[in-house]
Amino acid sequence: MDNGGQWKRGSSRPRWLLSLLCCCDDLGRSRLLGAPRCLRGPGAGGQKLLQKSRACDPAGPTPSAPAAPAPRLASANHSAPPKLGTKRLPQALIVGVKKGGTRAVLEFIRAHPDVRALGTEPHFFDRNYGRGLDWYRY
Ligand SMILES: Nc1ncnc2c1ncn2[C@@H]1O[C@H](COP(=O)(O)OS(=O)(=O)O)[C@@H](OP(=O)(O)O)[C@H]1O
Repeated sequence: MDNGGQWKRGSSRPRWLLSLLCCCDDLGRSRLLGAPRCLRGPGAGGQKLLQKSRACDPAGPTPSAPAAPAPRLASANHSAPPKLGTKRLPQALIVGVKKGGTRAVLEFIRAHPDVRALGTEPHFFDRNYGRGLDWYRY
């Protein structure tokens, strides 16, 4: 199931990209883009894309003065963080045309610690709808 925090279902390259992620606050809007910050990190996915992002603060956080933790995002239908192993439907979708840059959007948002996202598009609505919502939950 888990591959460094990414879920993979199949390996085919889709014509339409549909990626899933959790990123909404109580108002149904993302707070991920509010405060600019350096997105580079050793474990971050989309390293190539992130390298094109804005330059990091050269000084950066020091071990004696760690950066403030990212704000916890409260979800609209859950008052507490999900238990490990809990499967639920996605709270947000990224929909876009092929070569529209949706992968870049996903990789930037995925860098947030409160976001859990699929590694590949599940194609639920166009190919796997018949599998039902239990299959769609992740
Ligand atoms: N910000 C920005 N500006 C310009 N171009 C950008 C940007 N972000 C992504 N890209 C380019 O978009 C291409 C990937 O788009 P997708 O993620 O939709 O690709 S895919 O359809 O899922 O394969 C891919 O282009 P190619 O390298 O030509 O494939 C990316 O380089």
